[in-house]
Amino acid sequence: MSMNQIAFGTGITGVRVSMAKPWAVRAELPKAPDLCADRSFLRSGSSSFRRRDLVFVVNPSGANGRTGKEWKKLLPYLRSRLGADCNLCESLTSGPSHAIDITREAIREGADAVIVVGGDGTLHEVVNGFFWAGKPVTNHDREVTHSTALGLIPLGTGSDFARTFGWKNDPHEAIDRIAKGQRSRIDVGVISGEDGEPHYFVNVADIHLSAKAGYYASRYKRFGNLCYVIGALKAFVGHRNQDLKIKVNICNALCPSSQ
Ligand SMILES: Nc1ncnc2c1ncn2[C@@H]1O[C@H](COP(=O)(O)OP(=O)(O)OP(=O)(O)O)[C@@H](O)[C@H]1O
Repeated sequence: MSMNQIAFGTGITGVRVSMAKPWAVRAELPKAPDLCADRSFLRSGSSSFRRRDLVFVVNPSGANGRTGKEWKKLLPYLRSRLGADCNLCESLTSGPSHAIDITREAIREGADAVIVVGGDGTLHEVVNGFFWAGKPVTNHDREVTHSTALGLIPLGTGSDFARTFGWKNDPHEAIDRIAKGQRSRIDVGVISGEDGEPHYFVNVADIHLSAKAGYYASRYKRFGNLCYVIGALKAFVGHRNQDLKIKVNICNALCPSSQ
């Protein structure tokens, strides 16, 4: 395991971006009418006022379907708080891992922020979308100096990361934070399995008992937060402690800039 560090501004990372062309994401469900409208002015770069280009990665099936419903209700507030200064682009995920591809495409095409609308699973996929083949994804146009941030509107079942970060799971507060546009840097952990494939995480990485609890919980999301209690109980049944050998790259963990 090792650590990288990336910027968190309502979210994450330090990747250079610009808007080379109007950005579009293939979505399974129709886009809201005024999301992803004209962003062509971003191409010129000559204006002193530049609208921020925000891409919302929405998991409509999160929290047993509640995410999609809450997101629709949030749209008027989102437009009123951000519509004047930002171009708002919505992309609905069509299934597991889709958020990874959406994120990579958004960064390459120059989004100012990729904002997760969902729970920790979708957040995890978006974080992994900031990387490709062990390196941060970068914008096509290397001359532009602003970076893509990761944002979060927590609307999942557990949404543990938001609470860990000291935030209430209140989507309106999350939109207010995005409107302020403040950024901070957070650490990103990396785990490589036997296949050598890196897996990035920003919240926790579990092994053994708590990993099993999370695995079982995912089967009971229809019960809301109770799924984690059920998952923990199922994981305890028949659980046996095991000795594990863990290799930690201490230098990378302590000195992220050495990556
Ligand atoms: N359209 C979709 N249909 C089914 N599953 C999806 C879809 N889009 C994304 N997913 C998967 O759903 C998983 C869970 O989503 P998410 O984390 O947003 O909600 P949650 O599980 O309710 O919240 P939490 O993880 O905070 O408890 C994601 O890891 C992703 O792989």
